[in-house]
Amino acid sequence: MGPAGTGKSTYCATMINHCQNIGRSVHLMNLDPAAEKFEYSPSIDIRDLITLEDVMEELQFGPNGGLIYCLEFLLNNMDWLEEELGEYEDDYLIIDCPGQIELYTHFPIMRRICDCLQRMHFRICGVYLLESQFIEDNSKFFAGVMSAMSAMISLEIPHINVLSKMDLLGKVKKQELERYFDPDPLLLTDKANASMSSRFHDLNKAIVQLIDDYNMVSFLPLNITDEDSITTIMSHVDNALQFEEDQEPKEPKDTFDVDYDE
Ligand SMILES: Nc1nc2c(ncn2[C@@H]2O[C@H](COP(=O)(O)OP(=O)(O)OP(=O)(O)O)[C@@H](O)[C@H]2O)c(=O)[nH]1
Ligand SMILES: [Mg+2]
Repeated sequence: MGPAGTGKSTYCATMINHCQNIGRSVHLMNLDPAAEKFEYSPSIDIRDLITLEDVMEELQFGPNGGLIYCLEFLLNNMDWLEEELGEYEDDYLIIDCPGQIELYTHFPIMRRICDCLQRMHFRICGVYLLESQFIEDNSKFFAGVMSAMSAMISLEIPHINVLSKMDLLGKVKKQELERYFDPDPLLLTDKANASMSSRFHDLNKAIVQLIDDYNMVSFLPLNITDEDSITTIMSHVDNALQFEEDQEPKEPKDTFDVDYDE
């Protein structure tokens, strides 16, 4: 999850590529009816049910209303999703979601999809991406964290925040950003207060307190060109899903059949 253009589809492709390199079976599920192309083709794809292009053309919706229409259409046809998911009930799925915050806060769309997955006994971990470049500015950081928090609260699933596009930052910026990985709430309040009128100081303090109470201040950096960064994020997700614990020990495969009658 995450705002438009934040790198959600790139995250999915990066993780799938990583899984393929380490021999883990993985499938992509696409929930974005406006998606145009994918590096890996999705095993489950909302566009097989409905596409934004058709809705805009046939019902004269704009792009945002059209997206909501598509996802409401999915909600009214959840048996389609359940049937598609049935084939993958023991698998690791990476779900590419649309970015519009309305889908998490104003309408219970993503919540209902999570409920459906949980009913089918899938374990879910939310991964929320924020672009590292936008976090130079404290007010953008607050806005980003608040949107991540509203997604977390509305979905009620284990949640991880990721700072995307770390490869685009220079060395100095990277060091500067490090303090955002696990920042001191007091420092954040002071920084925000320094750049805003005193009218907002109490509000800044309350927001930082709220963010801190929900344990939302920590971020994992994602540099898609750095294998260690990818592995770290994957192991946090595995931990949230208790993935390793759930793996059945694998039987060694027989290399030939023995015919006992002979
Ligand atoms: N250098 C670099 N570019 C990235 C990274 N992640 C995404 N991009 C670029 O940013 C643009 C948007 O990336 P997407 O992965 O399509 O973002 P998205 O969140 O799926 O976008 P929407 O589905 O449109 O909301 C593309 O041009 C990507 O190539 C990254 O980690 N590093
Ligand atoms: Mg995308």
